[in-house]
Amino acid sequence: MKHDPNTPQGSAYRNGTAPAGPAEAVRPAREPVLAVRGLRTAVRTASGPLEILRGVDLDVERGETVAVVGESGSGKSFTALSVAGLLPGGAEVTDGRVLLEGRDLVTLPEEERRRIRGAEIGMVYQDPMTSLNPVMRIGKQVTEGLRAHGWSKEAAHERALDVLGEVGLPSPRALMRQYPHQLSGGMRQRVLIACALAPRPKVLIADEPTTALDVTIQQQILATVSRLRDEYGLAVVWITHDLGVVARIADRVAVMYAGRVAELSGTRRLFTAPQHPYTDGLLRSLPTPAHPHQAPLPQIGGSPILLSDLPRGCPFAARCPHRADHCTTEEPPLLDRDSSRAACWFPRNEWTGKRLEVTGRAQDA
Ligand SMILES: Nc1ncnc2c1ncn2[C@@H]1O[C@H](COP(=O)(O)OP(=O)(O)OP(=O)(O)O)[C@@H](O)[C@H]1O
Repeated sequence: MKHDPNTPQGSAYRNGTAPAGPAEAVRPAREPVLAVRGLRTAVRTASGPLEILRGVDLDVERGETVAVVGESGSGKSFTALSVAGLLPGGAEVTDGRVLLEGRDLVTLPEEERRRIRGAEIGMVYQDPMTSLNPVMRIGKQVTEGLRAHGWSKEAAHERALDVLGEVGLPSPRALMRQYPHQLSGGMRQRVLIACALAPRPKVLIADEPTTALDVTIQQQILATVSRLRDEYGLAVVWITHDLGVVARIADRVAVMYAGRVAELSGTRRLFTAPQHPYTDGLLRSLPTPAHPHQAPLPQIGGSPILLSDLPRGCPFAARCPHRADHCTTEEPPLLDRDSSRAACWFPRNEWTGKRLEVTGRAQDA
């Protein structure tokens, strides 16, 4: 959609209001490894197709981690599954592009798409027990995917030994002969990461992979993935509810709301100067070191949105403390906003400006 200079967003640009946070590039300077453009995915329901993703935009560069956050049902997993080509039955990509080093996976012939996705996009899920086959030895589970992609038995075996070591598992040779139930939860999760990384993919997509693990194990796994990202130049998409995890591993963050990216920003900037009121609400609902037991923590008002009953205009408007009439008539696109992108007609500088008028002092800037 073309940007209208008469919208409130346009006036912010004209006023030349400066960003409050550190300058971070909103987009990778180089060509992204993975570029998702206007991705739309719908599911079949009894009352017709229902759009779950309504135009997702996302880039990930080589050696970069982009965290995807947002409330339950915002479309984080559907984004991952659409990119990886692993959507459940009844769901399909209806529009947009998934560009892997410039090749559009949405329009490639099915066979080619499957080959590229299996070898070049690795995926790790939350629950290692349901993702691993309980009656198959670890070695077979790691080599299976490689064999399916044409690796010889010997080469797959060697690679499995290497990758189990790379993800920090001790005694890979002995481990290859073990079954999942013989391993701890953290080890099983590392095995899954090894399976995903075995074919040396360019992109790793991790959907809440450490949520079920205790904090120490979680931190070890985050450190391992960050090390592998740096060593191999992996492009990592990390889906999580946990803003602590985001702060620890992400270079940039995509905040999703109602099937779209509401804000895309460098991690430091997101935490210091969130542009979208939804992001601001998420951050305000976190305890801070200064007030760890602050009670009650501010909550985002209203109820999460129902995709089957989307209102006109911005989907966050009904819950937004800064909404104006314009917000309930037209949905804002994801617009470049200083060094972030935000789908908001009244991003940060607008509402901090408004508060200045009312209170006479800057509360947030
Ligand atoms: N078959 C279906 N019919 C109707 N709605 C569906 C169907 N499958 C998924 N959805 C809806 O799609 C939305 C997006 O789901 P998704 O799993 O991507 O969310 P999420 O952001 O990953 O949430 P969570 O953090 O809880 O995993 C949810 O609101 C879900 O209810």
